[in-house]
Amino acid sequence: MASEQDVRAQLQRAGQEHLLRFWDDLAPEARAALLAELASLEPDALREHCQRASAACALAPGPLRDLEARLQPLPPERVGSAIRCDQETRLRWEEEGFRQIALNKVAVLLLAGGQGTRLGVTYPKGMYQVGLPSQKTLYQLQAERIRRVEQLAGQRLGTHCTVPWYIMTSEFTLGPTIKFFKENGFFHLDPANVVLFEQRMLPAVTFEGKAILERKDKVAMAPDGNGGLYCALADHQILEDMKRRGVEFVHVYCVDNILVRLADPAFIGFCVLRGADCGAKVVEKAYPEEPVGVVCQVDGVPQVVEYSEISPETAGLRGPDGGLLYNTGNICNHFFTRDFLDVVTREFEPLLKLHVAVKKVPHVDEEGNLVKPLRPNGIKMEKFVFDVFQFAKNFVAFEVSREEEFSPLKNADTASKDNPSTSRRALLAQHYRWALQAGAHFLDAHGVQLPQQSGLLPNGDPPAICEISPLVSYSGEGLEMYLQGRKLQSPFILDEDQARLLQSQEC
Ligand SMILES: CC(=O)N[C@H]1[C@@H](OP(=O)(O)OP(=O)(O)OC[C@H]2O[C@@H](n3ccc(=O)[nH]c3=O)[C@H](O)[C@@H]2O)O[C@H](CO)[C@@H](O)[C@@H]1O
Repeated sequence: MASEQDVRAQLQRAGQEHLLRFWDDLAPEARAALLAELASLEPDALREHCQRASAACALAPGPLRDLEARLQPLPPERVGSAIRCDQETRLRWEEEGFRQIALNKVAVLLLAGGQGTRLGVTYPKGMYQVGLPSQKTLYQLQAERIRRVEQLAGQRLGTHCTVPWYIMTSEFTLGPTIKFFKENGFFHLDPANVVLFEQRMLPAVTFEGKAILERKDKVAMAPDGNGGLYCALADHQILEDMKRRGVEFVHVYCVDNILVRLADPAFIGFCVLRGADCGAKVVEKAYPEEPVGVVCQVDGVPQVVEYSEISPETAGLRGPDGGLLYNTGNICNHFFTRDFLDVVTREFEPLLKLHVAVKKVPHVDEEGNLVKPLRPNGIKMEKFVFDVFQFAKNFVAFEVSREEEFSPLKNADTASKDNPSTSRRALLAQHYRWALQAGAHFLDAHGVQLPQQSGLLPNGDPPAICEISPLVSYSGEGLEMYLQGRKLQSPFILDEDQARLLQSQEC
């Protein structure tokens, strides 16, 4: 292990000697831990990182300058739509997607290294449960959708297939995520097909370019953004693992969308049939300030302009039809070929932009007391997963229905939007719609049949509570055999046992 003298000399060169200022107060184990941490932060890289962070932060924050003149909506030929296409086209995409899944060529990759600060929980967001009747967590819903899509693909093509689940975690989320999966028996997935790996961390830096001490013996570190994916893929030989399994197409998605369709056959099929190397699912933006990135072109090249980097004026521009000009909202669901990921990790990763996030970073003061700042005091640098779109040879976007596919859990219930209640309602409203479409009727608490209408109550709740297990239906398919003509008492949970029971009963 490096000696204190060596590390001190290195830190001096990097202008970061203050990181050892509590050395004399530390016990031997704490000293060893700090030395190990500091030695892993190479001095030249640390100096460069700190200088880069404070320089980037000194530039005016917020909307990127000159952006408006360089921005254009995506050309229509790059966009497919699951909403505006005919039935035959949609079926063709789905068929192709199922075919690739059945051939074991599709994997899903979850970005789960974020800290969930806005939601206000100390554990990984995937472990959150939004209060569904079944009490399922986001991770469980996702695991069950994987099992169901494997089953559907297998049935169609008469194979037994696997959709491996890659999960990118960070120092904050790896331990609790593994523990949670083990405690839950990997939700009946084969653990060999669930691959967890860890993204890198970067030091948080003051506005003056000094790395921050979170404790006397620990540097404040933060995950390097969801674009840390590309380094992490290389660090852990994940693409080699995919190659061994024969995976060619990867659906990358973020953890917090309760409606996410893992390995969505329509999306996969659309991208594959278009010969795309890179794709993004989008929904129509709900309102100009909605915190979603905009998938568009900058200087003629496909990119996402993040909500924090677009001016309110540009976000509010209207097109000839009166709709938002930049209306293609990024829902952090991406398609990549393994070949594209391979080129990105080998060639383009170093070119990815570092974005500045100004945050409240807990730290120790000069006396060594812990301070929880009330105002932002530090800079975290992050890469964004979508910043590789510019390197794609054939980028496509795929528009889907917000109601069916997007309800993100970002905030605590104290916020009015994108919170646990809105997520729960979105899922229950969807399942209520599916049940009605399958021919079910709902009874109220007194056994009186509710009017046959799918409108939601003023608070956004569906008129009856119905939760359908992903193991029974992935996207609303196959429900008639259980629900056609049934009178169901709310609340109603259609899980595998209930499905078997209904199938064995006359209606
Ligand atoms: C950079 C990015 O993709 N932004 C998108 C993200 O914004 P948003 O700002 O909501 O992004 P989040 O911070 O929620 O991160 C998105 C995903 O990346 C993961 N994560 C984040 C940081 C990190 O270091 N490691 C990591 O794995 C999170 O766990 C999460 O699954 O979702 C929105 C839709 O909901 C999109 O409109 C935004 O364009």
